This record gives sequence, structure tokens and C-alpha cells, in this order.
Amino acid sequence: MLESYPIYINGRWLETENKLDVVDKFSGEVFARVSVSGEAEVDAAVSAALEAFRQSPLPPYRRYEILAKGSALLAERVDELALTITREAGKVLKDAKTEVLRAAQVLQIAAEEAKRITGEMIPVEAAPGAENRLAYTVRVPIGVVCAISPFNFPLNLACHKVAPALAAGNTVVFKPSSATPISGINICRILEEAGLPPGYLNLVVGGGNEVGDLLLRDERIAFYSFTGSAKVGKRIMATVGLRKATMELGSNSVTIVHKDADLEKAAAACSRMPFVNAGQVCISIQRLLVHRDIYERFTEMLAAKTRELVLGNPLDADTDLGPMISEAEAIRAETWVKAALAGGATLVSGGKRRGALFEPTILTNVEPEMKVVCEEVFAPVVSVIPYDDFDEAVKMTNASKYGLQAGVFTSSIEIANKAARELEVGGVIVNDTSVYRADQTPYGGVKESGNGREGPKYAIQEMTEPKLVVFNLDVLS
Ligand SMILES: NC(=O)C1=CN([C@@H]2O[C@H](COP(=O)(O)OP(=O)(O)OC[C@H]3O[C@@H](n4cnc5c(N)ncnc54)[C@H](O)[C@@H]3O)[C@@H](O)[C@H]2O)C=CC1
Ligand SMILES: O=C(O)[C@H](O)CS(=O)(=O)O
Repeated sequence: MLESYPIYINGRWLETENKLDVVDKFSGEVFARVSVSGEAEVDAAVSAALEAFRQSPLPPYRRYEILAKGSALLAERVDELALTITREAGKVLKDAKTEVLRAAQVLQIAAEEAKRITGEMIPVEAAPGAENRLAYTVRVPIGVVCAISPFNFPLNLACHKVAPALAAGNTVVFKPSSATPISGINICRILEEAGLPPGYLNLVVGGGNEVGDLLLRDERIAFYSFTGSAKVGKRIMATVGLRKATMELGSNSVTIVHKDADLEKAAAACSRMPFVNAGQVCISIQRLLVHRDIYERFTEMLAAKTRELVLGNPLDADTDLGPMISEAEAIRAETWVKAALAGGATLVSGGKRRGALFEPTILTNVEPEMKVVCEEVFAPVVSVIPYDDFDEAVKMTNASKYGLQAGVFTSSIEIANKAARELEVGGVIVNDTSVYRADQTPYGGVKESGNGREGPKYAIQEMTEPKLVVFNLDVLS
């Protein structure tokens, strides 16, 4: 008997006629069925969120208590929540556990931020004629937030949207990826158990073109918090008009290894990070730029370490990377690698596919116009590219249409500073890879990597409006 999961609207768990199968991404077995939302359910979810927002805003201390309790519940249930992530997303169990613990952190940080939302004093009296005025801003919640999340971090990226939205005093309609809906359902269950009253968080499930589109067209929604592909991000921006949105989109991130770097440390990090979650991480190292003086040696070190990685069942303790989200996605990655090889690239390791399992793959002799270089590969594939001087590495990084994060390994403060100043990305990580992220940091990109920032403190800024208040003290006195 398959486990059946309902949707969640106005504090009620609802079964619908239409069901979605959830597949174990390693075995291919259908292990659960989830109710799909139609037009009526989307309408009811938005109505419930709007009603809760207008009728009974939660005071900050209650938001704190609920999110902090939610954080504790996540941490207590790490094993069961991680198992769900492994089954529905194919992520190796040890990384799935890390994801759950990070999600607990996100809720805790958001809880703390709920108590610190402030406006500012405005020195209006500095303007001639305004000597007897007093002005300040208060940050007010924006209204109903629509959270739309991708498959690759189904719990943590959902928490990065839902937790700051609630912390800011908003209410939420949440649509998880259809490939990984159960982690989204789990976060609703946990927040309900933590004391979140009906209507504040509502969950709808369904395809992007159906349920997603209904959400985009509902004018009662004030804000869209989206993580996913640039293609869908552009569509959202084109549809929502003047309403606000943050877009966390894709990338073909660079990590640079300069000639003065600690090569052992750089090789250890760069041999694992392009392959975490089978490369399905938006800040994954896709282009590894290596100074020509150390290029051959570094590529050999990288290849030797990469060959030690274990590809297989994500439930096994010694597996380093599991399946991609679907066989279709693995076939797409394989096609891109084959096209690069046909165009003159060299296969250093990997390259083979078995179903949705794709070997950790290193390419050299690639060209800028190859898809594995200029598009987001979102697969366990890294291209190692030589450069002669650091300016060239900066130029290659900035030639991308994306700009999410970049890493640079160097022992030179001058090079590190140049990277920090000149790389056109949302974050520069010195002596670590582009994949570094701590959940309290501002996180987001430039160019086609999106707009706005996540990280609870920064997401709360995005999801609140500064309302100006001016007192004319002449009249009051
Ligand atoms: N910058 C960041 O923080 C991150 C970005 N990503 C990006 O996400 C992508 C991979 O995730 P996917 O789930 O395949 O992305 P996707 O863009 O296909 O889907 C993301 C979400 O959007 C929904 N959606 C699809 N079409 C829609 C529409 N017309 N209207 C409204 N919603 C719609 C999907 O159902 C899903 O919930 C990659 O491009 C990756 O780089 C992933 C994680 C983090
Ligand atoms: O880069 C991504 O895909 C996500 O932002 C990963 S993480 O922040 O959850 O590590």
C-alpha cells in the first residue's frame, strides 16, 4: 500500500481526486502518491493566506516561538526527514542529513530575526522648513508570499522561503517541485505541530505550467520567492508585472586555482564539490580555471581524487553521489558531454551513464561555446580550463551570462582582493570553492542568476516594505 499525502489549506489536510506519483530516484519504484491541486484549491489556498494576513497578524514573539519550535522538531527528526529527501531527490543519505540540520538552522535564524525587524529614524529636520517634524520608517509585512521551490534541496530551500516570510509577518502559499513534494509537506506538518495557526502556511501541489501558472496570475499574491531555472524565472518576471519577486536562478559557476594556492587543499575541495548532489547544485563548480603553471599537475591530482568517488545507491554509507533527478536529465547531460567530445574536448575521467546514474566527469580542452561550458550543466560534469594571468581568469568568469558565486584559491592578498572587486557575481569565496554557503549569509546572484537575496535577514528585508511616518509637531503641540 502506497503512502498517500494530502495538500494543506487553511489548517486542513485535503485529499483530491487527481494524484501525483512520487518515485524513488534510485530504484525507480513509486513509493508515495500526493494529492494534486486544481483551480479551486489554489483559490482556497490564496484566500486562506489573505484572510489570515488581514484578520490576525501574529506578533513577533509568537513567530519566534513557532519557528524556534519548528527548528527543534526538524533537528529531532533528522533521520526520518533525511530518508525522505534521499528517496524523493536521490541525494546521498549523509548529505540529506546535512540538509535537514541546515534547514533547522534556517528556522532558528529566522526565528531570531523575527525579533529584530526595525525601521530607522529619518533626519527629516535636516531639511530647511522641516525643523519641527519627526520622521521614521517601520518595516511592514508585504502580504501573501508565494514560495516556489526546486527539487535539488527540497527541504532547505523551502525553509529559506517559508521561514523568513513567516518571520516577517507574512502568510504563505507554497508550491514545492512536483519531483520532490514530500519534504514540502513535511515542513508544513512540522510548523503546524509547532503551533502555526490555520491559514498562515498553505501548500498546493502540481505542475509549473498548471498550478504554478495559476499562482502567478493571482493578483492577491504580493510577492514571489522563486528558486529554479532562469527559464522559469524569466517567465515569472514577465507575468507578475509590478508585484515584487526574488529570483534565485542558475549558474555555471567558476572556481579559480591560482599558481600560488595550496594545491593539496584546493584539489581535495575541487574533486568533491563539482559532484555533490550529482552536480545538481546551482553553485556547483562547473568551470575550474587553473593557472597554466600548475595546470597539468593539478588536473592529475584532481582526476586521481575524483576516481575514488563512489557512485551508486544513495542509502549506502560509502556512496558519494547518487542518481540525477531523472534518467531524462542524465541523458541530457550525456548528450552535452558527447557533443563536447565530438567538438574536440578530452575526457579525463567519467563520462558514462547507467540509467539516472552519471559518472563524475572531468573534461579538458573545452571551448567557450560548448554547452558544458556556457550553459548551466546541472550534472556531475566539470571542465578544467587553463589561464595565463589572473586578468584572463576574471575575464572568463565574467564572460558568463550567469553570476551567482565564485571561488578563488590563492595565497596572495592582492589576487584575493582583485577577485573580490572584479568578479561579477553575488558572492566571492576566498580559499574555498563557489559551493560554500552558510545559511545566514546574503545569497543570490547577478545577471541571469537572478535578483534579490536570501538568507533569513536579507529575505525579510525583501519581504517587508519600509513605511514612512512623518509627524508635523507644529500641529501636535
Ligand atoms: N540560485 C539558487 O539559489 C538555486 C537555483 N537553482 C536552480 O534550479 C534549477 C533546477 O531546479 P528545477 O526544479 O529543475 O527548476 P525549474 O525551474 O524547472 O522548477 C522550479 C520550480 O518552478 C516551478 N515551475 C515550473 N514552471 C513554472 C511556471 N510556469 N510557473 C510557476 N512555477 C513554475 C516548478 O514546478 C518547480 O516548483 C537549476 O537551474 C538551478 O540552478 C536550484 C537551487 C538553488
Ligand atoms: O546552490 C543551490 O543549489 C542551493 O542554494 C544549495 S544550498 O544553499 O541549499 O546549499
